[in-house]
Amino acid sequence: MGSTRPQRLLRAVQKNSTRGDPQSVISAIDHFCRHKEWAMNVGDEKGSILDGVVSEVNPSTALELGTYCGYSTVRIARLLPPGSQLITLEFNPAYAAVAKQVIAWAGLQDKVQLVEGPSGDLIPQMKELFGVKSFDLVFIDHWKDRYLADAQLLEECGLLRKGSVLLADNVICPGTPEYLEYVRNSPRYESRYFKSHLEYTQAEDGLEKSVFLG
Ligand SMILES: O=c1[nH]cnc2c(O)c(F)c(-c3ccc(F)cc3)cc12
Ligand SMILES: [Mg+2]
Repeated sequence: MGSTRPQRLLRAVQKNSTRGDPQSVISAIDHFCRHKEWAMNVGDEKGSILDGVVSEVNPSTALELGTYCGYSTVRIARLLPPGSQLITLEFNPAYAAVAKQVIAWAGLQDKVQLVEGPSGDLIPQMKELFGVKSFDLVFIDHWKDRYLADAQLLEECGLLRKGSVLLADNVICPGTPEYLEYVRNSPRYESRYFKSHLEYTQAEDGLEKSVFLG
């Protein structure tokens, strides 16, 4: 049985970064994806925009939809204040298994709850599973066809409060037209586009930051 790309990414992390040093884990993944094998991490350019939003929001409770190998999980968790929590949902068990090890290697396992399963089923359980009142920040980076449904589900479950921030990856490539149309035209959101590039390429992509107005 040959290795998978996530497994090769994990091996590159263990070989080329320092255990307990999140920045070295981020650099090792970016190097692997730029010079060895492209992978669908948010990447360094959009990652810097993500860092800025995380620092600005300074969330006590954050949610990530789509963990993949844990790259953005590490980017977010490394910036969280003590006592705060990041919950990350991943549908694919093979991705979740690798992400768990990447997050542990970075030394951030105490700040992160990784939950395997479909976001549509898990979001309604957030209050009972983790005692979440509402999310200060949600990073949406899973499957483009779930962005709109999951944003509306978060609203319906009372998991957003006045000022909650949604930050969505890939709004241009692969693209999430329905989601964009919703957050840009709904009176319940103040939305702004951060133009950037598809990770590790020169293609256009960007992040959409949408503040829930309550
Ligand atoms: O499915 C995805 N989930 C989350 N993030 C993604 C991403 O950042 C991508 F670039 C891409 C992507 C994949 C292939 C391409 F040719 C372009 C973008 C996909 C995802
Ligand atoms: Mg993405």
